[in-house]
Amino acid sequence: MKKQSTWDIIKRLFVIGMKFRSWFIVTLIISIVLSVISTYRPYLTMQIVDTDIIQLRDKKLMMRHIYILVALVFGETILNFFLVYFSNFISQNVIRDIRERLYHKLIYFRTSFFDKTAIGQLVTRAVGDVETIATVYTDGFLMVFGDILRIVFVLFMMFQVDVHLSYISLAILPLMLLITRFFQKRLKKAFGDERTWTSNQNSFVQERLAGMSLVQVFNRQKSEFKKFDDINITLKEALLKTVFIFSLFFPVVELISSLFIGFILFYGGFISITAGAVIAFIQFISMLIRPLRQIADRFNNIQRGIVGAERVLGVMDEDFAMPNHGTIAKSHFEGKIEFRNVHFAYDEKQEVLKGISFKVNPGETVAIVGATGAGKSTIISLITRLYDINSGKILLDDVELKNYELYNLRSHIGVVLQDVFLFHGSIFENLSFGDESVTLEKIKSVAKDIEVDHFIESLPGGYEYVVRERGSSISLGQRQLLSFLRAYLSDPKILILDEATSSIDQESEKLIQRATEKITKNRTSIIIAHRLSTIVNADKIIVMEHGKIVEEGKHEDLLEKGGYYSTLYKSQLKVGVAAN
Ligand SMILES: Nc1ncnc2c1ncn2[C@@H]1O[C@H](COP(=O)(O)OP(=O)(O)OP(=O)(O)O)[C@@H](O)[C@H]1O
Repeated sequence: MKKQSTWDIIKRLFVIGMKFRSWFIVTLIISIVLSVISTYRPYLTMQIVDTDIIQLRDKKLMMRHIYILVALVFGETILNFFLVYFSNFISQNVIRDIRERLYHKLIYFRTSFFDKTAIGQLVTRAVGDVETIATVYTDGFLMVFGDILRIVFVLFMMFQVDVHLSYISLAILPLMLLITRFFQKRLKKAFGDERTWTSNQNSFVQERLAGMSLVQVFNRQKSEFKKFDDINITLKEALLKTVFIFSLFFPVVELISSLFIGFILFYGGFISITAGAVIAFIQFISMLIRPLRQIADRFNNIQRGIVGAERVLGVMDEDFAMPNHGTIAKSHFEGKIEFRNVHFAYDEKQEVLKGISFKVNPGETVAIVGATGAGKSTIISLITRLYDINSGKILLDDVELKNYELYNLRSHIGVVLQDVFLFHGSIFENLSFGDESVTLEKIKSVAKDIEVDHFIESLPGGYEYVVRERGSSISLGQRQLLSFLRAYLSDPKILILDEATSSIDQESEKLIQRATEKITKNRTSIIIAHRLSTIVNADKIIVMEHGKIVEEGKHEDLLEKGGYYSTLYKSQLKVGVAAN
């Protein structure tokens, strides 16, 4: 991630905020009017005391001025409401915009990014960090501008009242700036640590909650709790560090302001000024100190927002999207697939596919078998271009994959992944998966086609049955059947089935087998098979070992050959017989 300076981040946030410039201008005008009103008030008070009461003893004039004063106070209250509301309105709109951009960016990131990044960390970025950016707008630009404006106006009015005292008051400005700067630097680091550990904790909790059954079955509650507690303690320490700096900052500022007011009053006593001027000056001093302290306080909040923004903008700056330079977009594919000496590695350390070559003719069903970790699922990820190959060629209808427009290419490929993922939502929502052209009627008829209608209708609510997160409320076999249906619905020209490794009950197994036969008909199909019984009829079987193809042929031929496949088949047969 490229390091950005605080100033760069502020500039970028300002540019993003400019999308709502008309609201900015309205809020700015309110802020200016407020500054004028609030600084005029002490001046008017001085006039009431010195002129109306002491000098002229004019009650009528005094009452008129008091009415104006009351009107000003009410006006200030109303304007303050709008100032806070509008600046929050802007900030909420801006962060909605940032959230949208971030999520949009993320959903186009390539799979390898998610391999390397902890999901909890991304959740912290997308939710927590974005939230803190809001403070840059609520406490930020407009408020700081308002505060500065108020300081300028207060100083101006002070000089109208008493030049001597005004000069003395000026000394508070550099002092406050120095203190703010001192704390600001320390706070930036503390906020950074705080966010890092929050994100670590989110990742940890997210992962453990997802894998809770594993933790419980292995009785690892104690050790997992210990790990959690370690992170928790570090997070607490990071948080306390920020609290410490804050707790020190406020009393120091308070102390300086009180000493200053005391000094100003003491000094004021030695030079002759009117009673009204003293009253006005006391108000001016607190009016000067409040925005100064608020600026310091706001800077702290802005600092937090900037740390959040640095992380969010960092992710947004990454260009992790899969390159999509292909221009060929087809409405129909023949479905011929060819791998030519394909080499691929997820990372530099280990080559997973070591020169794979094979062909699948249109309409054929090809099965890939082999030991676990041989590289079978990787082949699927390459056909769907979740990853790009290191060398060699993958051709679809004799054209290299990368020459096709990526999303057009994927729209012709249906995939049933090994680890079936269902989202929290109804069965209907999971099956249509955002495709508005998929109606309930269509789903029902397709489900009937591959004989999964009975199982869905037997669920409480049928197609409206709500699947819990990750599909945990329905069985593995049922999840696979739904996944079959999901792939079949899009009527893809190429179908890829990655069989789940875990065994399922015989009833589901039969259903899956029948469904497989139906959905592979008339389309190019690649089946990554773990149960060899499902692929005896395949047009071709590719046998893989350690990232290489070691055998290739029909079931009978491979059995006759008596090589790796026949050993694998016979051993599975034995297990099957034993199980029965
Ligand atoms: N996202 C990934 N990042 C890094 N390495 C990976 C990733 N996915 C798989 N691998 C590695 O690549 C190799 C091949 O994995 P692959 O999933 O293709 O095997 P497989 O033959 O499908 O295995 P199985 O039958 O268990 O599903 C394995 O060594 C695995 O550890």
